[in-house]
Amino acid sequence: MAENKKELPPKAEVTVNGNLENGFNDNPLMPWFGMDIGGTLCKLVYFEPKDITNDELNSENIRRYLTKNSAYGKSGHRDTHLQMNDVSIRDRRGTLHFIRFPTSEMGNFLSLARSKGLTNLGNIVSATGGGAYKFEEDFIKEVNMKLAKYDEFDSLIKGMLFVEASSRTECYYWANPTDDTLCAKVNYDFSNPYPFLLVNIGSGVSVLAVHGPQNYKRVSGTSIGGGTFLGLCCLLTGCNTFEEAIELATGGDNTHVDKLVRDIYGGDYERFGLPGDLVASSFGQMNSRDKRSKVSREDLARATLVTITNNIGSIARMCALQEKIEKVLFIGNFLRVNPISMKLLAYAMDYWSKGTMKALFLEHEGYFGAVGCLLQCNEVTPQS
Ligand SMILES: Nc1ncnc2c1ncn2[C@@H]1O[C@H](COP(=O)(O)OP(=O)(O)OP(=O)(O)O)[C@@H](O)[C@H]1O
Ligand SMILES: CC(C)(CO)[C@@H](O)C(=O)NCCC(=O)O
Repeated sequence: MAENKKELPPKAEVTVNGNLENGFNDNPLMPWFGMDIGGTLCKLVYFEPKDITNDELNSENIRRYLTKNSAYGKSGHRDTHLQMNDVSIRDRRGTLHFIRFPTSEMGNFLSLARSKGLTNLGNIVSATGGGAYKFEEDFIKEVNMKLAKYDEFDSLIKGMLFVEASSRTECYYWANPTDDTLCAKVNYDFSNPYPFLLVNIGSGVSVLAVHGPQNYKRVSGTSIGGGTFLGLCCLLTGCNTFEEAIELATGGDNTHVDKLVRDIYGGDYERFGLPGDLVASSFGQMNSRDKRSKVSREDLARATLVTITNNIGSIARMCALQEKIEKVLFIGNFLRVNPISMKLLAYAMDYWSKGTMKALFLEHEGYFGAVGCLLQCNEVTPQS
C-alpha cells in the first residue's frame, strides 16, 4: 500500500434520502458523477446509462441538459472529443461525458446546478481534490448535496487504470519528437504497466511511483507546475487564458530569452556532453536591457513554457532513476492542447536517459481523478 497514505477513517455517516448508508451503497442513485475539484480546474465526469429504469426518470432533466449541450454557463465545457461510449460500470453500460470549468467559478456552478434541479435529486456526489474539502459546506448550503470524499491519488490511479483498460488508443508516445515532419503520436501497449512513474502536472506537480493498482507512494512534487506557467505567462505577456498562453508560446522562440550553452561556450561543451543548443540558463538573456527591448510576448511565453516543462522533466527523470523505473507517464491538464511540452518531455527523457526511459501520455490527461472518484463510490468507504 501507499507508504505515506494515511489510514482511512471509519465509514462516514452520510445519508441523503436513503441513498447511502454508512457512506456507500452497492447501487447508488442516478445520476452518477465523479468530481475532481483542483486548484485551477474542476473536472466533472458524468455516466449516462444506456437504459434508464423507471426509478431513474427523476434524473432525466439533468441528463438531457448535460448531453444536449457542450457549453454550460460562461465557462463550463464538455470535451466531446473525449467522450467514451459503451463503457461498463457496476454492470451498467453507458457513456462517460467529460466536463470542466474553472474552480474559481464554483459559486456560479452551484447556482446553475440548483437552477437545473440537482438540489431535488437528493444524491451524494463523489468528489476528490482539495476542493472536495474546501467547498464541502457550500455544496450542502447551495444544493443540499453531501460530498463523499475520496483521496486524490487513489482516485487518479483507479481512474487512469480503468480508462486505459477501456481503450486501446488511450496510451501513446511521441516518435521523433524533435522533427516536425516525422514527429507522430504512436499507440503504446500499456497492458503490462508495473512499475511506472506517474507525473501529474496540474496547478502543482505530484510524482507517484506505482507498483500495483493499490501499491504506490508519492515520491516527490514541485510547486513549479501548470499554475506557475499560467501565472508567469499572464504576468509577462498580459495574456488571460491558458489557450492564449499556449498560442503565444507556439509562435515564439525561447532562444531569444534563454542563455544557451553556445552563448557561453561559443559551441558545445564537449567534455561533459552539453550541446551548444542546450539551455544553460533559463531567462538568462533577460538581464540585458537591449535583449529585453527585442523580445516578443511570444518569445516570453515560449521561454516560460520551456522553463517549466524542462524543470518537470528533470525532476521526473531523477525520480525515475532513484526508483529504478523506466516508464514515465505524464498526465494532468497542463498537457491539454500542449504538444510543445509533450514533445519536449519526450525528447528530454529519451536524450538524458540515453534511451533507457520512455515518456508516455494518455488521451484523457486531466480527467482520471474524476473518473476514479465515480468508480469508487460503491466500493470504497469515503473519507470523513
Ligand atoms: N482552460 C484552462 N484553464 C486554466 N488552466 C488550464 C486550462 N487548460 C489547461 N490548463 C492547465 O492545467 C493546469 C491545471 O491542471 P489540472 O486540472 O490537472 O490541475 P488541478 O487539479 O487544477 O490542480 P491541483 O491538482 O494541483 O490541485 C493549469 O494550471 C493550467 O496550466
Ligand atoms: C497540493 C497538490 C497535491 C494538490 O493537488 C498539488 O498541487 C501538488 O502536488 N503540489 C506540489 C506540492 C509540492 O510537493 O511541492
